[in-house]
Amino acid sequence: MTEKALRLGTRRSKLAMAQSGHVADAVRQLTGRRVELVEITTYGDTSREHLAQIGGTGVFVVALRDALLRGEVDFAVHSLKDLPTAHHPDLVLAAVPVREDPRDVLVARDGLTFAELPDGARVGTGSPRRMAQLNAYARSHGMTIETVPIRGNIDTRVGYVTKGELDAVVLAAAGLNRIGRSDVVTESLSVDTVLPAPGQGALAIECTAANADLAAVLAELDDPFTRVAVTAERSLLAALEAGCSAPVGALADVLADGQIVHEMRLRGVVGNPDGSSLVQLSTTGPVPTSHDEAMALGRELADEMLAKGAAGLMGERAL
Ligand SMILES: NCc1[nH]cc(CCC(=O)O)c1CC(=O)O
Repeated sequence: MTEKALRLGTRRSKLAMAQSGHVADAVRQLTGRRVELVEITTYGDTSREHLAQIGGTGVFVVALRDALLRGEVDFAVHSLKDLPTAHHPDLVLAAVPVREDPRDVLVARDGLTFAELPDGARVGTGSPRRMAQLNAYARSHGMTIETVPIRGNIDTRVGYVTKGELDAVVLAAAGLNRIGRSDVVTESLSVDTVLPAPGQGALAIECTAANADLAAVLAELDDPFTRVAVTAERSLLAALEAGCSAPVGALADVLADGQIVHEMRLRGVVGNPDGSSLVQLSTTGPVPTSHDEAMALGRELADEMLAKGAAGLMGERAL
């Protein structure tokens, strides 16, 4: 008996192909079935506008979801941080596999760390979240840097440094690791300095709600701890009514004593891009044992951040 191949919808970028390739391997192992990659071009890949200008939320995701909903592919892999927080009624987040390194990293000329950058250094990032935190760090350490909005795929962004146009760029560790380019990293930025985007480093495996059999199979790839952590982070983002291009960082981790896990800590930050003002708070509580508990943890922290003026720092809402 030969079963039909499962069709995995993927963006065409090197990063997306690497992520989808890993998931395809895992699904082949799990099911013994063939998995074929179906390449789909998204608006986020073709637009030259800055992400903040094209409205952020979902630009990388919409075309993949459309292909799923039209039945052209059976499942799709996204970077979780690109996935809108709103639940889609016809789709299920079938699995969130074990998370990669969630941190942001610096890729600087001459092996420099962030603190070693000279005054006036030009640091490339198109992310208001990264700008806010890098500028805040620079201010509080008596440094002056200039953040320069850039976008493009990972090779393009690293190219700004290797071609000498910028002193440094900031990227997600996970992306570089997945495409095998972690050699260019000159510093892994402490999450105390730059809190990553909600869900950064995690993947989302999505299929249609109608395909319950496939969803049940894909669920084997889910990591329950990563799932509750990113659920809390994304709940914070949603409760702040911010999108993936908003200046919001969030990270959930566990406070453990050896093997004994005591509590989950959720940290959040929101700031204005020039870093003159940041609201940074954290909360700890029992490790959530359900989706609803994880959502509650995120909402709780969002309420505290809003009470401290977070809404005023998010600036103009994206279109
Ligand atoms: N914004 C685009 C994007 N979406 C996911 C990643 C990296 C991988 C990840 O965070 O899971 C990146 C690149 C980056 O921010 O450097």
